[in-house]
Amino acid sequence: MKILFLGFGNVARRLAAIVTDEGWPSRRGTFPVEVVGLFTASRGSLAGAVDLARARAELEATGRFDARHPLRTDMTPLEASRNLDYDVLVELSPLAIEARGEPAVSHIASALARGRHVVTANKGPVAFAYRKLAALAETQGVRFLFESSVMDGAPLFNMARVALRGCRVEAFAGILNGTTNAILCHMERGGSLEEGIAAAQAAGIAEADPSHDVDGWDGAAKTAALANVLMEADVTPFDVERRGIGSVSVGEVRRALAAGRRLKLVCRACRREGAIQTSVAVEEVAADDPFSLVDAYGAILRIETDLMHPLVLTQEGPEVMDTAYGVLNDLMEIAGTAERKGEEP
Ligand SMILES: NC(=O)C1=CN([C@@H]2O[C@H](COP(=O)(O)OP(=O)(O)OC[C@H]3O[C@@H](n4cnc5c(N)ncnc54)[C@H](OP(=O)(O)O)[C@@H]3O)[C@@H](O)[C@H]2O)C=CC1
Ligand SMILES: N[C@@H](CC=O)C(=O)O
Repeated sequence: MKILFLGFGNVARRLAAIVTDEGWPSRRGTFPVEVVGLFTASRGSLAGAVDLARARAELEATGRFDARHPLRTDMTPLEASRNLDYDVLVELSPLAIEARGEPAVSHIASALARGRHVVTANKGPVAFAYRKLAALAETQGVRFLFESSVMDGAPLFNMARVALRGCRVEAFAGILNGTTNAILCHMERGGSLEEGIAAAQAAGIAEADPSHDVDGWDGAAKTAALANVLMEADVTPFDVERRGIGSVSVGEVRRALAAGRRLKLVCRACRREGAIQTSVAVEEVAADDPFSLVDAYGAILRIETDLMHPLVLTQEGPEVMDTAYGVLNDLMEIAGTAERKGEEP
């Protein structure tokens, strides 16, 4: 499988660590990986037959690709998506709110328009342009997969696609932003918002711009992405009613805790009178509510459908590895589909 990476940060480098590990070829469902390009915004980019393990080591050691690296290129990511020879675009650039998911949306669209598969963990394109990108993928007969964009690789979209066929999702509620959940837990212990942000940055979980976590934009993007994919909505993060945790004080968090309750940032969507209403807001959760058990970077999603009783998917303490695995699972899905059709990926 020839892969073009757009973005080589926390998630991409963890994925690189998995597929270059000596145990990789013996794992079930594996496939040979060839990397034809690695693009970053400010640390240099490579095009050609990239040695993934060496590229990762170089970036981790020096923070950039050496200007004399033989594969260094001045090509832009858009030019790469249009011109390089690859099977799958792995798009792992940061969430862009003000730019409405761009430039990732254009990079993905250009790959799909060329008949190339796309895998992303970036929720921006799903939140801002799901209908357009899914339609393009369908027309071109390729896959647009994004399992890691919500709940860090937990099999959420896979579950909905495979195991909820024919059900209509009527509503969902979830704790979907790990950074704010960990910050609220830290504040329960008397810590500050700033310390919580620093810890999430050190763990590689915070967004490149952590105000996107704190102000609820990441939650709004995940809410829009889920509503678009699971409920056939056509909303963007700007349509989601949103209140982040920026104005929540340690006193408020601790008062709730003393009363046996916890403050949580909850993402919601529901069908009401033909429309889909979406919100992200801080809620007080009772001690016997499963949402109250979600600690640190954990997540939970409760889905209501018309044919099944509510389902609850929980995830304990995901790390960047979980997100990298979700991307890998999408790649395996593409490799498996190609194998079943007797084609190269
Ligand atoms: N980290 C996590 O736990 C999770 C992350 N995600 C999502 O996955 C994506 C990647 O996350 P993560 O790896 O942590 O992010 P990082 O911020 O660590 O890395 C982002 C990478 O994208 C590069 N980049 C920025 N702009 C562009 C561009 N226009 N074209 C090509 N590359 C670009 C950056 O380059 P440079 O370093 O030069 O700026 C960097 O290499 C994000 O969308 C995030 O929301 C989803 C679930 C969990
Ligand atoms: N910043 C996000 C990372 C995953 O999407 C979070 O904190 O959940």
